[in-house]
Amino acid sequence: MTAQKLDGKATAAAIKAELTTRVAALAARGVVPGLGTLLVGDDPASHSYVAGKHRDCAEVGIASIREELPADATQADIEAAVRRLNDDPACTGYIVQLPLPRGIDTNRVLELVDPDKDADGLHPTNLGRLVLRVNEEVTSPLPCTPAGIVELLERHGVPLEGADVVVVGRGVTVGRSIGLLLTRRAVNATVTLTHTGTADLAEHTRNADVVIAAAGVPGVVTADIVKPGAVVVDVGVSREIDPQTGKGRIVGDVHPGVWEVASWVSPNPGGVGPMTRAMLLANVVATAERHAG
Ligand SMILES: Nc1nc(=O)c2c([nH]1)NC[C@@H]1CN(c3ccc(C(=O)N[C@@H](CCC(=O)O)C(=O)O)cc3)C=[N+]21
Repeated sequence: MTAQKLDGKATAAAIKAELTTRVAALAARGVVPGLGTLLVGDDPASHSYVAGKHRDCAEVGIASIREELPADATQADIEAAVRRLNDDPACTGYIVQLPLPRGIDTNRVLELVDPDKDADGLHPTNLGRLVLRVNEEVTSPLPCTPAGIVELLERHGVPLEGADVVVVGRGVTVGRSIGLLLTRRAVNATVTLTHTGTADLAEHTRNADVVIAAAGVPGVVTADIVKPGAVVVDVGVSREIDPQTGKGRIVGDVHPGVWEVASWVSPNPGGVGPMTRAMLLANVVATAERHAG
């Protein structure tokens, strides 16, 4: 038995098609959503992610606004760029591409972002809104990767009501925030957050209906620690050189052997990554719709 694929690429394409319709409806009312990106330095991976985001925007009819700063930009330079994006009426939502160069106070930069333009859903105000809205619909921007994971599971019919979900990894962008989405009354999953201080990881994962692997440790989730028939989501993005081809490749947190045990697995690439990008667009469109009234 081989697991079925949680197809992030196809699901993201479907979401983008839906967003294209919503963007066209906004355009008919004279509203054009604009996504801004602030990119500092010359990390090739960051450049490639940002380029992907602008390609996505072009696809659905969202305008692009780019701010680029050199690797030696100061805290003040970066904060000035954030203020420009806050003040630019053409920019309805934007992201500060992470990581910022060493020596920059990232939290200070992120707190300067206008919460109503926070396309990443990572501003403390929006994370706080998510904490506070247990029972009602969340109308503020959601963190993109967690929102993308929930959307990926729901669109494949994975039952979450009453499910035992184990999250591996306590990073801010995924591990620490995804439980806030999964434990809302509308979803009703039970969530365990594991991390490097967890005494016995396998004891938790072996009982899980859903494992979300977001540790950034290649292959940490192996077949022997997954319950037969469980659903496994691979969030980790590590890069290594393929010894066969000598080229770089992405390695996830899920060991390939898991496909023989699980019922559903998200491939990596082609799983969570494209969903993250789709949810970024969804945040920008939803914000523009709210502003349009
Ligand atoms: N402010 C901020 N917001 C982010 O959302 C953010 C960030 N900073 N910094 C870096 C991480 C990483 N991230 C990814 C997005 C898409 C793919 C993606 O689409 N990946 C493709 C493969 C792309 C490739 O081959 O390189 C896939 O999984 O199929 C991956 C990773 C967003 N991040």
